[in-house]
Amino acid sequence: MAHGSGSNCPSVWHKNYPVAQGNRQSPIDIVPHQALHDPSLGPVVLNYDQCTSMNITNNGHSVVVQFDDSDDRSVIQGGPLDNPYRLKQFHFHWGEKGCHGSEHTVAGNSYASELHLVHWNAVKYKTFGEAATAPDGLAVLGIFLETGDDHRWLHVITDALYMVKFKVSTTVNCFNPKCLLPSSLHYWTYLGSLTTPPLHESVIWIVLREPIIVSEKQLGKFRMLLFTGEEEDQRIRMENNFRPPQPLKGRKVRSSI
Ligand SMILES: COc1ccc(C[C@H]2SC(=O)NC2=O)c(OC)c1
Ligand SMILES: [Zn+2]
Repeated sequence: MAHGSGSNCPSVWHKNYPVAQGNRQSPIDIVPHQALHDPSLGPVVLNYDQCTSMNITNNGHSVVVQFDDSDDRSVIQGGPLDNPYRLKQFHFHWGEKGCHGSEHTVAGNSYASELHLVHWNAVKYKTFGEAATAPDGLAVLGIFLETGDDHRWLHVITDALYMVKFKVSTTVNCFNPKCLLPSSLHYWTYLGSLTTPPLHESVIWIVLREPIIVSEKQLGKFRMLLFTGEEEDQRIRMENNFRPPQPLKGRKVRSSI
């Protein structure tokens, strides 16, 4: 859970963002046996072929890699989506040790971290900001990270983290997030929300069942990031930047499996 001072603690968000207690909040606990297998759900298709990554930023909540979303070069489509959604950014959530740190849980079990690839519906909406407030505006692909061997491509990100220890941004060369996908694209999908304020209920969630494996050493590099800026005298390590599971409120989770 995002601990720490005042506003970045999930349990008080509802005071400024009443939607925090809404009917389609994220994350949730995914219970595989209660998920509805829906044969009409086709495969998720990721066309990340063009490399359009621009910068990596410590935004004080997470570390975010942002993409040029001025055209449909990098899109996700298929699965529960009615049209292609444009890749805007990806970021991570993690804990302070062991296997806590993911936002979604599976049958009550959490993973060490969770990667979110954020896409927006540029067919129906003119801007990301507009899409972020629409019920079908965003599609976030969630990928669990489990500790084990080194992930050979995650190095490109973790080796750059020292440059964004404080709340700063730096450019990255072409980084194609396709290399962060597990071998199986089997997924669960449900209607949910942003997991940090403003918590808009605008996300079609697609959570992959298979985690990717990263080393403890690579994860440790996320934990040396700071929530605070260089000018601040307090140095607060960036960890536990995850929201706990929220009530399902009658929603159905469908599975492609
Ligand atoms: C339009 O305002 C926002 C605010 C927050 C986030 C980040 C949230 S949403 C998610 O999946 N994980 C997170 O930490 C955002 O993401 C695109 C967009
Ligand atoms: Zn996220």
